[in-house]
Amino acid sequence: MAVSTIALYASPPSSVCSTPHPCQINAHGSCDFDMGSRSSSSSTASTSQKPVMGGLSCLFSSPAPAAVKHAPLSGFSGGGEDHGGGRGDELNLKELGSSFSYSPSKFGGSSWKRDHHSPVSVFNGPVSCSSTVGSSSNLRSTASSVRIGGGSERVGTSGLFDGFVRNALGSCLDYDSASFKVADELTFNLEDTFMEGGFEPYAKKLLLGAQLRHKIFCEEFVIKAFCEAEKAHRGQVRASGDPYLQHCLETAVLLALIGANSTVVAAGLLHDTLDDAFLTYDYIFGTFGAGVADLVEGVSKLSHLSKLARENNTACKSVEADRLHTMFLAMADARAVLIKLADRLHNMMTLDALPVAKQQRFAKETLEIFAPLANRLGISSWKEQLENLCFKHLNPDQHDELSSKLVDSYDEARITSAIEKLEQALKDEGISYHVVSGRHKSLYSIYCKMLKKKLTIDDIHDIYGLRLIVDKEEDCYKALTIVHQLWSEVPGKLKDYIRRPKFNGYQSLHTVVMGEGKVPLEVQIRTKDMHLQAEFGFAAHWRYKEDDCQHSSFVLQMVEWARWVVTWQCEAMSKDSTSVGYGDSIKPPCKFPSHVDDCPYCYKPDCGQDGPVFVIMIENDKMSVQEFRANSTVMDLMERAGRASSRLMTYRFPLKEELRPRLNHMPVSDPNCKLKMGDVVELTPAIPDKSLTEYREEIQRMYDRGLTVSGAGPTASSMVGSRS
Ligand SMILES: Nc1nc2c(ncn2[C@@H]2O[C@H](COP(=O)(O)OP(=O)(O)OP(=O)(O)O)[C@@H](O)[C@H]2O)c(=O)[nH]1
Ligand SMILES: Nc1ncnc2c1ncn2[C@@H]1O[C@H](COP(=O)(O)OP(=O)(O)OP(=O)(O)O)[C@@H](O)[C@H]1O
Repeated sequence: MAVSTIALYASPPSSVCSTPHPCQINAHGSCDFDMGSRSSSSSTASTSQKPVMGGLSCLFSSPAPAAVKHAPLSGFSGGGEDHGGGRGDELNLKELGSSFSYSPSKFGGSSWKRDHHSPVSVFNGPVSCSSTVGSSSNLRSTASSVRIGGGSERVGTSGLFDGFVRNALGSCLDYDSASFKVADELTFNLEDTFMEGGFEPYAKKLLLGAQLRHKIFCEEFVIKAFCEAEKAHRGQVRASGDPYLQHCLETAVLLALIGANSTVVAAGLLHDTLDDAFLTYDYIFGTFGAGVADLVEGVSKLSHLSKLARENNTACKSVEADRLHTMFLAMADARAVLIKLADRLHNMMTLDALPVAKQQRFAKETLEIFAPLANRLGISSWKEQLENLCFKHLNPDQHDELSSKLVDSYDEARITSAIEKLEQALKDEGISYHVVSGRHKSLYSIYCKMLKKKLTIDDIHDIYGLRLIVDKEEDCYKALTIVHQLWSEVPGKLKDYIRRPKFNGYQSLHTVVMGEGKVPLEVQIRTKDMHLQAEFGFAAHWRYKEDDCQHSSFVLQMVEWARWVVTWQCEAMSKDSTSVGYGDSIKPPCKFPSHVDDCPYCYKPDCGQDGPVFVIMIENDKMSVQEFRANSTVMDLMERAGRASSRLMTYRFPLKEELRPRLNHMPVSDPNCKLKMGDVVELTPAIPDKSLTEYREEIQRMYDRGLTVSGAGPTASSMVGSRS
């Protein structure tokens, strides 16, 4: 099956509701409506307003998907007290504004409606929607609709990536159409729930708005999570005055739109309830099951580490930032990272309500930590949106200047029509292909390229880009001829990385042609084997974007695995992945979420258990990210701290005995306990610092005196005597 993709949606994807509703979906896929009561401090039940549920079923254009494996729902009605809003974590941004009328930059990932697309494109560019050949107006999500592997096909030299794709896409499908229900068909009565819960009308409106944007919000399990979040955050408002619940919902919507399943979406709704609403892990566990509880806990830990790093400006040091990226991915289920990214993306979208200094702090941390994480996970659309938003806050002048230069030249129709033209020509010539994708370079990516290569905007030739994936190497060259027949070639821009691969093994044909309106168009042509190398292998795009800096095999393996987890959890949710024909029989190679020791798909099977451990060390209120060998202990950390201390030099006796280590906020009873990825170790002096210093000075004096006494005999005695 041949497929074309473009980084925009020409029509709403099938799972996104398309019918107008009391709340209007705005041009950006978010929801504009009068919030009604914004005084979210009131918890009075509003029963006068009936929820607008009738007819929701007609809002979904797609047939129902197949079976949802829900976590247990027992205990739903318990707990969920009306907690106040005393949140401590800055990340929760009580002060943030509403995203409902958010109008992101026109450029880059956030600029066009891209609902429910795949975040990890095995065969696409970053974000895409697509059409089957010959009907490209009928756009649909397709990244995985290319037949991969198929048993006999082996990929690259090892077949490793073939296996990855097959296993990743064919597994973990717990989004199933048969059990999908629209809200008015729910087995529990939503109206009763709203009444019993004493919901504010705004909560109902929020839910309805989400249901219009994605059908997953009509699932019972997700609605229950919404209700729980509503109860937990009732009365909490953000700086803008918007209800805090809105942030939770928007985070969940972002996750739903990239195809996350109901467990992840529910955890997205509840992601702040541990820290900010005083729900307990046990309560979430009992109500929603371990899947959701573990994710919420994972997000909470990531939030704490992120806050620590932000307060200490840790990420400005590139080595420590790199360790943080690795730590975040290694310590938590990759899906928790996904939720944290969605949380941060929504916070960045609504940053305007914060004071400028805070905006900058968040933007800086986002650029240093979260955008690279999105890059590593292959979620290009989020990465682009995060980067563009950071760019806007950190370099507003450059941002405005560049966007004003580009505002007229951005034209999505140009990419669509170039794809159609190329597809038609390939068909006419009988060249089979897998996918044609297109993308518009993001504003921040253009800016970075200009800076890095000292170019002007006119020197950037890949603002518009097409990528063609074919089956065989010889077809790459045939397709290149066709491209050059369709559009005139820009001299000197042809690169044959197939015959002369890059040092990292990257293979592809690149050419630049003058497209429609005499605008340069970069075209990349490669086989699917080459493409898999370019996405997941040594030449992976995330590494290319990190300037191919040297990573340990541990990091490579870990990123690789995290990418596949995300692929399973999101891409496989899209209906197209089932149309690929991978049956339920294909299971992931290992137990989720990590490789087993002998997993044949492990990036480097021998490095799995021996990878380094990254630990946060807090000493004298300063945080650092330390790297230790596998199996290191708290004592190793204390010894390192002692060695690094200048006080040790002064006082000549080991400091470590004076340090009281706390591991993840608990006193350490056994210093030989092993360190784990993401552990936080605080080293505090046994007695307050000031008295400790005095105490040390006193000891030092005694020590010095003692030495003199013992070494000097009577003279010394008389000296001591004469002093007294
Ligand atoms: N995944 C991956 N993609 C690469 C790699 N090298 C190049 N690319 C892709 O190829 C595009 C252009 O690469 P080149 O043709 O070598 O261009 P260049 O000489 O670096 O600079 P420009 O022509 O200005 O883009 C990049 O924008 C990437 O999309 C790589 O190592 N891995
Ligand atoms: N010609 C193209 N067609 C389709 N997708 C592309 C094309 N070139 C790059 N991409 C994809 O677009 C996404 C964003 O890439 P981005 O524009 O930031 O960098 P790049 O073009 O790959 O690299 P550079 O900025 O160094 O030229 C990546 O997922 C990349 O693989």
